[in-house]
Amino acid sequence: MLQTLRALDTGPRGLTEAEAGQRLARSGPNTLPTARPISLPVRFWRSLRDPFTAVLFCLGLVSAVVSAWGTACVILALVIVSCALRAHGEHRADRAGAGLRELVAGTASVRRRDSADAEPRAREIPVDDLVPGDVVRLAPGDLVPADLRLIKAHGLTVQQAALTGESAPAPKHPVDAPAAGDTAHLCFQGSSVASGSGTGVVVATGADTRFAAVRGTGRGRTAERARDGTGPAPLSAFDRSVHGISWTLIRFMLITPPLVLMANAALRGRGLETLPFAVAVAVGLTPEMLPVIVTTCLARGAALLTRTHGVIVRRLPALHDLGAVDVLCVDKTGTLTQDRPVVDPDRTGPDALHWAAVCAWWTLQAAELPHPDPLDEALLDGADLDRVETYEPVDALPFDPVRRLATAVVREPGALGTHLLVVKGAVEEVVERCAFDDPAEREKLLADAASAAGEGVRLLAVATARRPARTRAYTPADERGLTFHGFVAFHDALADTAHDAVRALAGQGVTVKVLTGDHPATAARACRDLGIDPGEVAVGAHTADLDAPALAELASRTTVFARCTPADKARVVAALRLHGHTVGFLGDGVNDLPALRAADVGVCPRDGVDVAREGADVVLAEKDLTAIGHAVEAGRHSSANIASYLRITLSSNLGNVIAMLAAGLLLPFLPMLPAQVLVQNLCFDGAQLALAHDRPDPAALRRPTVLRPRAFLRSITGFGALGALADLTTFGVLAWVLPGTLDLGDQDGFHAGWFAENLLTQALVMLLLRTGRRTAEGRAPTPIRASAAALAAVGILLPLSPLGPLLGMTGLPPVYYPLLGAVLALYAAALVALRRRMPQPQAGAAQP
Ligand SMILES: Nc1ncnc2c1ncn2[C@@H]1O[C@H](COP(=O)(O)OP(=O)(O)OP(=O)(O)O)[C@@H](O)[C@H]1O
Ligand SMILES: [Mg+2]
Repeated sequence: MLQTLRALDTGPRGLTEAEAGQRLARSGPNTLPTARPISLPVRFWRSLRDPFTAVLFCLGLVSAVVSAWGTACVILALVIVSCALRAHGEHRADRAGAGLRELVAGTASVRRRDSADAEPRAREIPVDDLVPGDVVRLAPGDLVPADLRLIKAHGLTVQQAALTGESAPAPKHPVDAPAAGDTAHLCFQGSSVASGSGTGVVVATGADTRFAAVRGTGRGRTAERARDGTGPAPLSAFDRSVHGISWTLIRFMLITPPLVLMANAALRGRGLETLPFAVAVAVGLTPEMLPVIVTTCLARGAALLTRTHGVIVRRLPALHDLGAVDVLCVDKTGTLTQDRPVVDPDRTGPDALHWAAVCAWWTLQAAELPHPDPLDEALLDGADLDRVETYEPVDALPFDPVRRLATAVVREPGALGTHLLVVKGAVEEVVERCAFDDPAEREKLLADAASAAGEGVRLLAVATARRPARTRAYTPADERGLTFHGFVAFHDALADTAHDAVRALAGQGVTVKVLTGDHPATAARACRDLGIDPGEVAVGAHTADLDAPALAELASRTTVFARCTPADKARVVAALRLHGHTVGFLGDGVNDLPALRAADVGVCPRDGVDVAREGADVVLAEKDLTAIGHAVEAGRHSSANIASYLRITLSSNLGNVIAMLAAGLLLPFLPMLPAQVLVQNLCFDGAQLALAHDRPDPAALRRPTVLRPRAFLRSITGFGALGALADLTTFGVLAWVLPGTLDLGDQDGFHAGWFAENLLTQALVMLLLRTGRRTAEGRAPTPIRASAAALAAVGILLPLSPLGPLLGMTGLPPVYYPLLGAVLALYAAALVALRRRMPQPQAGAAQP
């Protein structure tokens, strides 16, 4: 150990500020290289990996191979525009997010001296400023800020799943001469403190840490995701549906060109010259703006949430998941309650209070914890500290949420040969370790505790034991044969906004469940006070014995799980997901970390511990629980707009493609030239960007957003068929106003007529198929109306403009326009009628 300290040119008293400054200049800031912002070109490059973009790219290549340069260029332009828009959107969202992340970033607690002979002081510094040689203190809930070698530890366990993949916290303690490969004396950056405390010296920072090293490899990437909380977690309900729909489409896109080629070859005797057309038709089917719309909707929603409700979305897709959440699990303390407990003197014996305070104070001193937790703070506030301080510290086993116990070992004044163990913790745990003359006593105490807990107080039990003094360290095995001293009761008021928040969530179709470490009766009482019917309370330990389906069943009918360990909470969340629910978890403590990670969306209040905030997808920056309801609504808002976009695009594209294939076989020439197909596609895409600004129907915001691919595909097939019918009717009209069409007549006129009709129907579809709410005057929001109008104008005017001939179009006989108007009116009426009959696919009830 001394060697390590010497090699780092430091000591247990820490560095001086001046030394730290020099080292920082030499070693650089303690940030991971990959934590730096991603540049715009890199983002652009990454967005090329989207499956739609990849397929478009391939189609572009095929066009280039057969020298259809025009087609290839337009496809390339589509790809570039789509990727650039997306990269730009993500970049902006990220920059906005970076500022917010700073706001909730953690600090490290270091021991430094102002000068060489000054006393060391504990200071909180930004994690970036740590240097090798710094002496750092760790407390429960801290993120390990750099690679450390332990000098001291008390009951320290560290969650290092991000590095090793093992999910159980690993015990850590100083080792003088570690064996090769032994890591029990090392704490690595990227892990977090699950219980206990420790002091360590920084051995590596920034890019030199082990975490940075494994991030380069495959395992590292998993580690990075695990740390981000984006985990190897499966996709959320909404993303899964969008992916399902995307892949169905991609399959269609891939089979379309060969089908078109074969049909044209068989029926019209055309060869490879139809390839560019076939490719254009496939491109016409793609919703290539999907990634852009998704990014824009999410980024807009997130920015608005931050501005209006102080909700920070740390991982953009989590906003969708929030919209789909139908079960929200919450922990109790600090979430539903204020976590400002005060000792209730009527239900607390003076003896019990004294011993509980002795335990709290001397655990704090012996384990060098930087600050007490709220329960300990309340004990110290309520007790006579002068009396408490007369003892001397020997050892401590700090509170551990799995054991639910804390033990201080002290020496009583004057009692040289004996040590006194002072144990406090959850009633069941303490009582179980006490010795009673009459076994019935134990049952009676448990019953007393249950009835007190039923009044809504939180309870601790306190016990002591005298042991002969010894030098060997104390372990949990020593907490046996204790003498019971009584209970300490605490009041912890409900959070001001908890009631409103719970009611709002119920109105939104979100079921609230409580997963707590507290006593079943305390938990049930808190629920009742909040207007939630607790029903039959389940106990956490019970969950470990059930197989997955049984647990899933229990979890969906139970509202309160009490006495949960961190692992129990995660297990319940996982079981609910298995049962088909989309699960959010709201928690603020170290004991909530596994559940925050297991949930579809982890939410943490701003004053949660560092590691909970870091593991959460969404952080509530203000002390207002109703913000969750608003966040859920924002998620649904953005999901509804995306669903709206998909429905409009796909219905319209499908109709066009069917009509084009049919017309292609009836006509002796191509119904649209490849360039025309692509230009109309580009115009439609541009117009649809406005859909990100839509305001969805209130009905879509009342239930969790679930996009059911089957129902969805069925509805777009219906709308698509109707669109194809309109196109083919226009075909008939054109055949009538332009005689000779069916045998190589006025091709340019035909193209112009169809081009106009296509854009006009698309404008109609945009207005009529959006799910959105109308404004007070009964109209769509302005951006949508404006883009639909622009689209219609382009459709009518482009063929008449100088660009028309360049794209192979000419003017049309005036009689065409009124006829087209009539077709469009019929089409609009049919669309509205069909829409009334179709169920709303994305605003359905929660999944079974
Ligand atoms: N500092 C402490 N010392 C001793 N026992 C404690 C301490 N803090 C909590 N306990 C006991 O352990 C139990 C579980 O605590 P834990 O922190 O895991 O959950 P909680 O904070 O009560 O509930 P929640 O999970 O809803 O936040 C508590 O009910 C209490 O009985
Ligand atoms: Mg808690």
